[in-house]
Amino acid sequence: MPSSQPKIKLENLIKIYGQNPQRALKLFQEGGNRDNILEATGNVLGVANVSLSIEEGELFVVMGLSGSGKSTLVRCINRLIEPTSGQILIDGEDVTRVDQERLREIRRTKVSMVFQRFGLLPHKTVLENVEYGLKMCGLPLAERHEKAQHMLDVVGLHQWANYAPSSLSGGMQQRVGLARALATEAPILLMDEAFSALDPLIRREMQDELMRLQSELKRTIVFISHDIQEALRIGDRVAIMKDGHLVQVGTPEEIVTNPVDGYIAAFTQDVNRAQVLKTGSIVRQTVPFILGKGSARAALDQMQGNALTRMHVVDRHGKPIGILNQAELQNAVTSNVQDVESVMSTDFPVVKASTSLEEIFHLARFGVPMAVINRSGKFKGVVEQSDILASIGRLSNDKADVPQALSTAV
Ligand SMILES: Nc1ncnc2c1ncn2[C@@H]1O[C@H](COP(=O)(O)OP(=O)(O)OP(=O)(O)O)[C@@H](O)[C@H]1O
Repeated sequence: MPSSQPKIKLENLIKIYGQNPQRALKLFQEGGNRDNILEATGNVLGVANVSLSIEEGELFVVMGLSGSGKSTLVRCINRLIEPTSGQILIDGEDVTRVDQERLREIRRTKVSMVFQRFGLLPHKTVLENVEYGLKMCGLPLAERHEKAQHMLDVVGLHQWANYAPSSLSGGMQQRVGLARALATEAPILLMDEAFSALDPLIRREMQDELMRLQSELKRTIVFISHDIQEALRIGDRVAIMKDGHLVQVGTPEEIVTNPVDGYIAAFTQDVNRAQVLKTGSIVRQTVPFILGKGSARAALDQMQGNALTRMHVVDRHGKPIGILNQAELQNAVTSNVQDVESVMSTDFPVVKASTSLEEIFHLARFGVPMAVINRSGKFKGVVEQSDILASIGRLSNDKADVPQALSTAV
């Protein structure tokens, strides 16, 4: 049953490394930063008062440069690293307060960790490696076998089940590691730079694989990455860290279109906006004409009333089925045509709100407004070529970037 409480909630999480964390903590509470705390105490501020919530089923990416505190933050979730202060709630249970036995149980049944190289056991077969996590969970052999086989099927490696990991390429080994992680029932997966050792092509493949599996299996995944492109590509939401602090948390679109400061803006300036932005974010809401709710005259009145030159027509369920052109409609009405269906064209592109702008770009060449639909296929509004071009231009409020002669047109 879906619950309204977050799957993971961090409250005022602080981690200080070193001999005298309490003194360092006091300095931090008095306004100290990483540099002066290190200078005064020799302690390192790993995570600086981070609060955030991760929802069930989210693929949540923690992103930042080396040393920003990503690994520390994520390892605090299963207490591989003990936090200095703050709360960590998993399904509402504060894991900072549980005893060692309960902690082991949580690690076995709730939170599974995937490391960078996946750590396959070289003397076991591919199948045994995938089974390994299930053995740890105490599953009987036959069941383990079946689950592991299924996961190998899912990642397309079932024919390699009885080989040693060393007979597989690096990318295939990573897929085995992913299968092993996903085969366990653990509802939460912590993935630390899981794909960073891969070459770009395989890396992209693995990202796709992870997103595909996630949409099927609906785990809660916390994924560490130092690569902004990767973070924005795969994350439902992304948290960006700097010097132990959380600078911004948001959807990829929020981060790209609304960076909270210059640091985030600089981070995202080379990002391919067309890939990150979704059609739904630039849709222009317009009122469509509902077929059967009036004559061609009524359609023309609606169009003129809304100052539209084109208007989509939807069926009774709100599904777009046609598009009207004002000049043609005017001619039809003048010639006494009543039937809207005979005037509308059915030749127009339909795109989902969740599709990236990159994927709809080619449709702009038809020169007809695209009908944007929501998940249930209902008309949400329109997107035109000019909307796409305007939105993928660099974020810039600075008119100085624009040559003088063009500035009036911008
Ligand atoms: N065991 C430790 N003892 C002392 N300082 C540590 C320890 N582990 C991490 N740190 C420091 O804490 C800070 C955050 O480190 P952390 O490993 O969490 O960053 P990160 O963003 O994951 O970096 P990377 O991408 O390089 O793994 C760094 O300044 C690091 O030097």
